[in-house]
Amino acid sequence: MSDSTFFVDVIVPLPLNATFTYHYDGGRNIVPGMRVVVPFRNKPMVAIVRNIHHDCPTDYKTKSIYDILDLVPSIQDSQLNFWSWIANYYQCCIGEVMKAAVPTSLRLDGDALISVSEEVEVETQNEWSDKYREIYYYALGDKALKLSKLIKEFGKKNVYSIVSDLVQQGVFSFDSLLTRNKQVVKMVRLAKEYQHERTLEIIMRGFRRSTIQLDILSLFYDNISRSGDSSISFSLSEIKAKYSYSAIQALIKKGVVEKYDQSIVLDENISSTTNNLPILSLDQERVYKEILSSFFTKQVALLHGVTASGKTEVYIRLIADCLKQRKQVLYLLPEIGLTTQIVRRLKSVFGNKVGLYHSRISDRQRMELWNEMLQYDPKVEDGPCQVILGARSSIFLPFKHLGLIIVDEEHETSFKQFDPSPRYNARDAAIVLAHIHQCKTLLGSATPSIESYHNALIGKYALSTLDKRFNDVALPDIVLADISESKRTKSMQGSLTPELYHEMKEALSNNKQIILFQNRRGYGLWVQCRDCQWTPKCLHCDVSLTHHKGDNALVCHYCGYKMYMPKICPTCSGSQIHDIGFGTEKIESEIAALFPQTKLLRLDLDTTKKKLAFDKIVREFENHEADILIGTQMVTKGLDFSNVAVVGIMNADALLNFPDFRAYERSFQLMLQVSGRAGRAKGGGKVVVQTSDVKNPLFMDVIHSDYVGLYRNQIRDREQFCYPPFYRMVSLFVKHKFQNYVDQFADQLAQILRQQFGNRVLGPEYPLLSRIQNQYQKQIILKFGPSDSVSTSKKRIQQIIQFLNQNSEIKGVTVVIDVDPM
Ligand SMILES: Nc1ncnc2c1ncn2[C@@H]1O[C@H](COP(=O)(O)OP(=O)(O)OP(=O)(O)O)[C@@H](O)[C@H]1O
Ligand SMILES: [Zn+2]
Repeated sequence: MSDSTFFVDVIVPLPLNATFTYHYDGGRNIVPGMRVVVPFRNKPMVAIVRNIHHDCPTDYKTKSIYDILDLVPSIQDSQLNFWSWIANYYQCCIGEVMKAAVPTSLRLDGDALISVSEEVEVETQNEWSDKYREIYYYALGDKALKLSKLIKEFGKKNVYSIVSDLVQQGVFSFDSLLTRNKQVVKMVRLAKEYQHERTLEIIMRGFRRSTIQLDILSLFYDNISRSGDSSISFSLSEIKAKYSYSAIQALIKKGVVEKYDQSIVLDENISSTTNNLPILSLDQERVYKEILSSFFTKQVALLHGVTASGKTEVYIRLIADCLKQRKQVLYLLPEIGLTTQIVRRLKSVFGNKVGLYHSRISDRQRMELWNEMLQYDPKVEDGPCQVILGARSSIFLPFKHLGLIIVDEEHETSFKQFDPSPRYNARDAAIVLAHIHQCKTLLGSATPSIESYHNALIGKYALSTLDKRFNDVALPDIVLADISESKRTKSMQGSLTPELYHEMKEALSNNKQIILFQNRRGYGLWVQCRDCQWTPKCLHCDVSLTHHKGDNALVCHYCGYKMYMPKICPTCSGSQIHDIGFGTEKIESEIAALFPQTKLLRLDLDTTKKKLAFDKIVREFENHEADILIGTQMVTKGLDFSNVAVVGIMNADALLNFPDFRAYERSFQLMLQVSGRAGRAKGGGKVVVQTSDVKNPLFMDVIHSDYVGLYRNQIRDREQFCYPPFYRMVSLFVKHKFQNYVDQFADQLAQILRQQFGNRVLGPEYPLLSRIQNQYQKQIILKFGPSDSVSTSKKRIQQIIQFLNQNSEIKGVTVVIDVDPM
């Protein structure tokens, strides 16, 4: 090796707890954050440079880097530091963080499906080298192509840089056809100068012999004469399928027809920039000023504002301030669904300065935003990199001049990623990210998490409160309806108590809208044979299957296992298999029967599987195209409908009976959030909470919308029973497909942990679900108090797991670590 040899430590996107060292003497410039191709376990793969040095490893012989893909780093230093923090805090591998953080189009994942997303004109192809052309044509001919196959075919040397280049140009993409086609549709229309019957007639005469081309033109002609719309367009794929690709291609070449992209992403069609900042109410103005001045002394502020108090307007004001200083803002939301309405509100003020980032936009769009952010210089230009609105993964974007992070609905548990690793909480990680960028974090909620509120009360965070709705609109009137009593007096209408039924009738007669909340989707909760009580269960998980009547199927909500709804009971041959309990689907059919004149919409996982379905349902309900919206948790958060007068919580008991120390907190949050959808614009909202447990003290806090009351009760329990925020938790899941392996291993693990940590160790116990997807699992929980060093303890836990994995006679057991479990 010569003097010009460098050693390069890289991160590979695998669950491995180390960086790996390679050498390089190719003379090109390498800096941390660049993507390089390295041989790893005899396969080439894209890795990220972490470190460059001259220390030759002594214990093994390094291999050489194959290729460098970047001229400038794709990952910034600040991001690498952030990755390290996540890996360390959440006890995962930095490679897992890399995998979660970087879009596939940049990682060039060898196992991801790659496809040609844009056919390239011959002229452009002529400028390519032979290798480019070969790879391109190979990809055109293979519908299920993986990068790894291209490597086998073309050798590892150049493939990566060529594919990387083609991906950057948009020729190749890693999006499934499904997602891509849903984003933009290739359309064809007549070129401007031919958009006229007369002109078209003339040119059609010149087409006598090429009949297919003539057929296509006739299609336009007929449509124009029928509809009079000369700018009529058709989707390219439709034309290709009906006629021929070469014919339409020829017409495009002749300039008669033109091709264009039509975006069907609703968000992009939003008319942009009005630049009118909201005029804040006095209360909002006060809070805005409080927050600004608190940022002089505090890193984090919590805005506790009741539902419809106009927290969003306060955020908008703070965002505007940041933009004035040419700084970026990250606006985090717990769920993609919520971005629908917020993005419209943000775009109406900030126009195309707003960028969207979440798992439902295509990988290519993610890469494009990433690249744009890397090159972005906020000092000189405007662009979609200034306000990023996104779900939790947007904390991984390459921010350059971050000025503020807003975490809206900060109490939401969906900020926490559970599977796969990294099991991070985006709210908590955001605070660290802000620290790295030396900027501030604003948390907002109508029902803050106990942890955040506690931090505010002890002075760690600043606290600002909006205790009235905007415009002095009254908070909704929340009443309880006793299901047991109504059942006893036989006055239930299906699953509606007379109270709820009455309120609904009245609302409908006043032309108002209604939201019904049920926390389970599907038809019934499960089915049972009347004769022998047989209940079908999932083959792979320890749960009963849920009936989905629309599909005539029984479905496992944990692994997706599906079977037909049997007509006859397989154990006793009885024919009376019936539904127990009710899910959203059953409520929908009941309500349709009770209120036959009304139009219903259902919002749950089943109705929103398609990409834009959520937006569509929300829009339809906003436009009052339906009177009643029935849904799961999806209807509870953040949505802003002005005409909703009544909210019904179908069964509050199902929420309360959850065996978790956060059950009360969550039930309260959920009930108050869903209640908050009622009477937002004019007041007079009514919320009916149906329960069989009217005496439950939690309902007193709910009825009075008394967050502080709830907090006081909860914080006492938390302290007494050693839960967060006083204690920190680490949860371990021991998993294997044999139950006795899990039992034995978990016992051994708990025993060693107890030697080390004593009574901080709880369990092992079977969690609520003892088997998921053929894996049995047992849980061990560790609790660390104020005087414990959590970071050393976490390291110790890792060592113990490693030790046991190596020394136990039981092999093949997985132990999943979840830090700060939710
Ligand atoms: N200063 C203002 N000027 C005009 N309209 C406002 C103002 N403040 C709030 N509103 C309107 O009041 C409604 C409720 O505000 P917003 O959605 O921001 O409340 P929120 O506090 O975020 O509620 P939630 O916690 O329920 O999401 C919105 O339709 C918003 O446009
Ligand atoms: Zn299952």
